[in-house]
Amino acid sequence: MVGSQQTAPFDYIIFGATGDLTMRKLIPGLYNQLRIGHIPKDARIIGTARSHHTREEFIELAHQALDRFIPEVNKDEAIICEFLKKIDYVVLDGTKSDSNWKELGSKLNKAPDDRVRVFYYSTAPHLFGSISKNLSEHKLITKESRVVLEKPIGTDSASANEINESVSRYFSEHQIYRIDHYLGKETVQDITAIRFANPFMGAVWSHEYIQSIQITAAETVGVEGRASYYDTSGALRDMIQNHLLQILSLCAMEAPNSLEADDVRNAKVAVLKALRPIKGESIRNETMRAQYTKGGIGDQPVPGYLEELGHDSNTETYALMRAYVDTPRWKDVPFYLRTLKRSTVKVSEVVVTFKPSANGVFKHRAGLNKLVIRLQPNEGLELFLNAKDPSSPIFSFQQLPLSGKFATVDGSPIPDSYERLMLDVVRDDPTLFIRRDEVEAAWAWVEPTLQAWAEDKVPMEHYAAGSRGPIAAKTFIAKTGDEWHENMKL
Ligand SMILES: NC(=O)C1=CN([C@@H]2O[C@H](COP(=O)(O)OP(=O)(O)OC[C@H]3O[C@@H](n4cnc5c(N)ncnc54)[C@H](OP(=O)(O)O)[C@@H]3O)[C@@H](O)[C@H]2O)C=CC1
Ligand SMILES: O=C1O[C@H](COP(=O)(O)O)[C@@H](O)[C@H](O)[C@H]1O
Repeated sequence: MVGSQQTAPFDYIIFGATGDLTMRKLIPGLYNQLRIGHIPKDARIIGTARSHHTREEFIELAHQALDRFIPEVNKDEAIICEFLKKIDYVVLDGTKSDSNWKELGSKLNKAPDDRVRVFYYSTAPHLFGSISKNLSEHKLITKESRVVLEKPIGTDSASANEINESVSRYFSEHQIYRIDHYLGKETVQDITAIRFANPFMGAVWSHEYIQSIQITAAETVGVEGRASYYDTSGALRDMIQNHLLQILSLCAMEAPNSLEADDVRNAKVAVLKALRPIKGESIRNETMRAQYTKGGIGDQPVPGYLEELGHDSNTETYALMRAYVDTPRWKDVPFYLRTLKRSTVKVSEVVVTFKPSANGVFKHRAGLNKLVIRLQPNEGLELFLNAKDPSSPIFSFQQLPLSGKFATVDGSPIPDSYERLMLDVVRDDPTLFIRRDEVEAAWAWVEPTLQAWAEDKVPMEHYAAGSRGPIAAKTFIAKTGDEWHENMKL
């Protein structure tokens, strides 16, 4: 099948090709894009890492990754075979100038100069600068080259700036693609669709009608094999600084002039810059952090975070912030940003709670209207409206959910976020990637909280693995007149 959205021919060069992300997301993502006809026949994928593998051995690793990580329904032996033929491997230490760059160069230079080259840095961010320098010294960066930077872009403003500087010495900003895989989730883009393609939604999308917005990313998993990274990061850096602030930006941005990359990114960065600073004494009131203790998920007992780590730690696995966007549209509307590991259920969602009706017609109080945009899993939306309880002769109310699923028109599975983003890079479309000023604005906003937490100025709460988070979170949200959305089953 040749899809109408097939890209131009390209070479995808993955640094960190033997790593977890490449095997779980990048290789399966590229396979699926080939399967649906978006990848042209002569595209090539060149993996690089320090580990010694022959091309055949690396292809075998990629084959195993496909076996493990693509859904059965998407497996097609002929296409798998075609995909594996596109793969090559070069043993290379990206940080060493005298490593095997010549071999990489001779493979790349077999293609014409104007062929799209994507360098995907799926390695630790402190390597980004030296890999870029080596690519430049070995004259491998062409006009049609792009570079993809994996998260985390730094651990604070200073380190983010350092990473950005070290890459931008060799690539210009329009060639740099900073990944936030949440932006690649098809359902995250539904926030834009719901807001701007439905005039009635646009009409009520402001402080005049909206009481608050809850943005939650809850996971049942713990830190898995990534404890050494996670323990130096924590939930605020890992999820709020990037993914949840991006979602907030999409919920709060003014209508962009168009869906062109810079129009959308200008609108988002304006939100990040309008976030009311949380600093000084307000950090204790406006933020909460917690760690999970032992508990259970389903019928599985789960150890506490410290037991999993095997040592003491001051790292939060739960983070909650109350944010305000100081623009006329969002006057005093709280946005609750919440994320946790070892939750009772996995769910990412946006819950918009509307203000009560002010018309005074009914004696009985009606519930608050809510719009729930469920990003994952069970992707879809629910709108809770008040309706008359038919068993009662008077106007007493029940909440009626109107719901729909975000299903694909042809019934195929919703594509994984990485695969769409990987080909957006080839298409030279940075709309769903983060611009440097966005990264910097996001760090600037979270930094005082990070510092206060590091100095223990906010107490560490606790919650049992398999629960909804710390009990104190109920009081936290009640202070601004809200309660957690119950249907979330958190
Ligand atoms: N895994 C995940 O789910 C996610 C990962 N990320 C980010 O993606 C990046 C990669 O993560 P992940 O795959 O988990 O990490 P891994 O530790 O699993 O993989 C790291 C990769 O980098 C290679 N590598 C290390 N040093 C060098 C070097 N000097 N030159 C060339 N290659 C090198 C390693 O291979 P070798 O040792 O053979 O050189 C390996 O292939 C990180 O920035 C991470 O934060 C972001 C979100 C989720
Ligand atoms: O970036 C990250 O995201 C994942 C959660 O992603 P999701 O698509 O499964 O919601 C999180 O587990 C990880 O810690 C974090 O680094």
